[in-house]
Amino acid sequence: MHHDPTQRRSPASSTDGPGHKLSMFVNLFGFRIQDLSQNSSESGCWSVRSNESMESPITNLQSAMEGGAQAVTSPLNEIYTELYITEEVAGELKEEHEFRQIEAASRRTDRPEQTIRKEDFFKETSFRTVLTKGVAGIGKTSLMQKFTLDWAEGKSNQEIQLMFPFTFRELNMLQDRTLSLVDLLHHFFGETNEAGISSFDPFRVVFIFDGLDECRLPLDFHNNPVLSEVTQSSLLDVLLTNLISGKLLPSARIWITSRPAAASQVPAEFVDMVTEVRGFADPQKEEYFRRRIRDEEQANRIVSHIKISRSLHVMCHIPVFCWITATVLEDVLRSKEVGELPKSLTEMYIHYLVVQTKLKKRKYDGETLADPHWTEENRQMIESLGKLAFEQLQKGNLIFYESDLTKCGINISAASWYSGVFTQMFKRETGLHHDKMFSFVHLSVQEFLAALHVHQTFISSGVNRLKESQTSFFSRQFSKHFIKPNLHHLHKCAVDAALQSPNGRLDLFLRFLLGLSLQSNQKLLQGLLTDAGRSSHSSQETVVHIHEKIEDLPTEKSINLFHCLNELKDDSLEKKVQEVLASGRLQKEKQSPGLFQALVFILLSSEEDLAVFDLKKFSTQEDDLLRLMPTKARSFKVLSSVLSSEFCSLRDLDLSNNDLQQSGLELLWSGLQSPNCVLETLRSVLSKQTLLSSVLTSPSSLTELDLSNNDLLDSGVKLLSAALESLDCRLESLRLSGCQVSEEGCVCLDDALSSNPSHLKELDLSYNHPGELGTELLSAKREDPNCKLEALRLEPAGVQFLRPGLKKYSCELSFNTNTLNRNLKLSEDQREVRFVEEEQPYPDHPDRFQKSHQLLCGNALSDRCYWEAELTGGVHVSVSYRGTVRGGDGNDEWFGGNAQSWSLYFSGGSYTVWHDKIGTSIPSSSSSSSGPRRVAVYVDRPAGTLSFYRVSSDTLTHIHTFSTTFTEPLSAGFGLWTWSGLPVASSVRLCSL
Ligand SMILES: Nc1ncnc2c1ncn2[C@@H]1O[C@H](COP(=O)(O)OP(=O)(O)OP(=O)(O)O)[C@@H](O)[C@H]1O
Repeated sequence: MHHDPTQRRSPASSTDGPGHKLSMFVNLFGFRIQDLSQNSSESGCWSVRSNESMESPITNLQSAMEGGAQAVTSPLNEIYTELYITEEVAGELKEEHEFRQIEAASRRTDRPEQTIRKEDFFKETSFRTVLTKGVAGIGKTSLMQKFTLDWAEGKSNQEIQLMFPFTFRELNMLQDRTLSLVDLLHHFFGETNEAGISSFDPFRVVFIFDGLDECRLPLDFHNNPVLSEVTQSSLLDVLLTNLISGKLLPSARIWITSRPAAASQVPAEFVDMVTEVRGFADPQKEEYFRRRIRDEEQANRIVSHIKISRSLHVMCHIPVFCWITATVLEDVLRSKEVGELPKSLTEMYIHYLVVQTKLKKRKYDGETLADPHWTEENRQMIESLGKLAFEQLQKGNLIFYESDLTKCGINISAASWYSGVFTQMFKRETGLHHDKMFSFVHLSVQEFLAALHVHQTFISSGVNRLKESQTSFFSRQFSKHFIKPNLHHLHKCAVDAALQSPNGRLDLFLRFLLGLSLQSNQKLLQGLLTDAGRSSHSSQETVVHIHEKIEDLPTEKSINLFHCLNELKDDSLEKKVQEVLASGRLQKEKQSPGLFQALVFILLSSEEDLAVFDLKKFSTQEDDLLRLMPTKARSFKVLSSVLSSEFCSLRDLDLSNNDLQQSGLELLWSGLQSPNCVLETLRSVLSKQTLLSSVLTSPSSLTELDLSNNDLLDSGVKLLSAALESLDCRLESLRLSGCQVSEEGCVCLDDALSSNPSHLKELDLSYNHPGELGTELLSAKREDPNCKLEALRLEPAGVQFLRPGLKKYSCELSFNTNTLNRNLKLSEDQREVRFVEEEQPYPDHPDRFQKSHQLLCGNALSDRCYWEAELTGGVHVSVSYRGTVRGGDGNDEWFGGNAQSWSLYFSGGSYTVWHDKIGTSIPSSSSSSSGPRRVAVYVDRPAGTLSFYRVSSDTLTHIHTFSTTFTEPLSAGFGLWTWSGLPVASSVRLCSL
């Protein structure tokens, strides 16, 4: 937002705190100018413009025009909230829509993101030109002002001696003028003239050019003639291109700000550093509201409201949107009958419009708040502004000059009047030559009014402004008089147009347009939106159209459609995702890309619903994850983006059954290292500990790490211990259960705890072999009052746990002959059981399975148990409570057919998992064959997991994991089936490990 240099401060701000600061400024200013006139290059000094018609911009700097509106000013130092700024490699300037960029930016994580403080923009002395990009209203101008103010107040960058802030908006006015750099500076910064400065080389100078997107000069870097003398006159365009490219005054530093789409106007070769203002991160959003809203109770209410409303929370990255939200919510909370607070974007903007109209009535019409807001005059004003907004939006114009307005049928005096009364929506500014420039206070306000115009035109006349050229006069008249226009046609057309727009220019417009069709929203605009009854509309058709579109789109593009569904208050897709997440049966839904899009969206924007994402439940390997993410990006890239997204509040991630490959790990770690990552707990399988130790020693939010069942060995523990020693490591809980740690590893951990005793509270080393020394050392640490360690698990322990993989949990199973069904027969060595047609003469026993061809194993399973078996034919491999259902008609007795058992059924190469009569088939990548198949079972009773694997040449391929709570002792069991189609008799052989 670029401010009017002629703006006068409001009386309030010159009498209170800021007024005092002003006089300090003037004194300081006088003193420094004196220094400057003595040509002391030693002293810090600045130059500011003192054109007669203008107040010192430093004065302006002290008061921030909130929302870019002239009527509302606040002391900049009080209101300014730190912005999140990133630094990127120069040359990465892209053309993309602004709002889409802010969302996409948060998902860009190929390399760790570098943040930069505003104070450090000019620290790197070899960088001459810095380009700062950022979407509309993200805070570029505020940043530039705060930077200048901090410098002027002596707080930072004191090595800079002269700072010349310009806006392209005002430079536009001089585009036909021929002048030298000295003329330009004397013109804008009269003090330099008074001080007689006509050479700038001796000084450390920074030129700031704010708002490149508003530049109407051609900036023809490649064809403009070379200009190297500061006193040489030329057209302003030539002067600027030479100054920026370093041919003129090469010693000067240049800072340019721009919206992203316009940033490429400066060729990459002339830019040394690109920074991007990304707006407020989550803590700053809250800070902003607390700074702005003094009443603590009101601030609390607003902050918690924002946190639970997804769209609002996401949009509050943009400071100007925070300002709109604060304005609206303060007003709503102030009114006597506080109903529901606005939750969607459309609701917020409707309220904003209403607040502004009420303000106008109070100020100009002297009417009370209880009066109806929509007089004929107001209606007409909004109508003309809407028309202007839409027509200029179509052309991509955000700033309008007199001629632009005339073309849209608004005469200049009306426009000036509008900007005078709707001061916080429509702005008029005067350049040096008294040329008038207009803009909406924010692009989103323009988009909202444009949507209002398109909606209203369609309702009242049946004209679809998005398709105007195709609508004949006859059909217009016809629809006007005879047909009730169906809003769905307009919406369909808008959805398609928004999707076709290459830079997402119509994204927000579409959100507003759809939102305006809701009855509840129209009610808020009663009196402005006339004749709503003429439309026939059910948003259902639009919802269906959007669902269809989501199915075919990449994530980037579908995100806006999810926001649209939010505006339409349709949560069907989201509910479905939540259901699937709750059931843990994502596999079944593999066919619908839309569902996965929704999942990604929810991950990205979830505030409360999804603090724990148990990926373990859903997928087995990277391949499955790839299917999960329809963007074709590698799945962990997406996961990494999710973790580093400012929108993601994921705190607990369980990847323990995912076979992370090296690349997946690297991406995941880069996500973990992002400053946005709030992940606290990670359970993971990993093979590359070095990466992990770098995560632990760099500041990250991780406080709990569960690496259980990784073959870390003592060497891995050594690396981890080195990381733990670092005081930057804030880990409180470390689980290394079953990691093949022996005495040596324990000694390293003991050393780490001696160096950094104040963080780790919980250490789980069960299922390892600490030996006597390890046990002694670590137990002593728990007793040590200087060490924070409270919980230490060393049991079970033993040398058998040093076996690699899950085999360390091997248990020797034996068949329980009392349970053996009479159609089953054991081999002589009692290690194999097979189905036989002929009933065997086993004695009666209450534990014997009568109907089902099943048997249980004798021993109760210990807490962690692993076994392997070779299966032939059709076999259920099961884990069940020992008192599992027996007898009856046999319908519930089979393993997986009741709530007390869980099983994997294998037959001819395919698998189905069963529990309580619900079966889920698991596609198998290997070809079907009638030969024996070796499977492994691992059960962790306390953790409530039961996993099945396929074993081939000693490698395990995960098939499925049940996650549940086991409440009783467990037994292994097998069920052997037979039917005519089965080529071989079913059998099971217990494997020795
Ligand atoms: N750091 C900040 N702290 C507090 N408020 C801010 C901050 N940055 C921006 N704002 C608010 O947002 C409004 C818009 O910000 P600003 O004018 O700096 O954005 P901009 O990026 O220059 O936008 P544009 O590209 O539209 O010119 C400000 O008027 C102010 O109300």
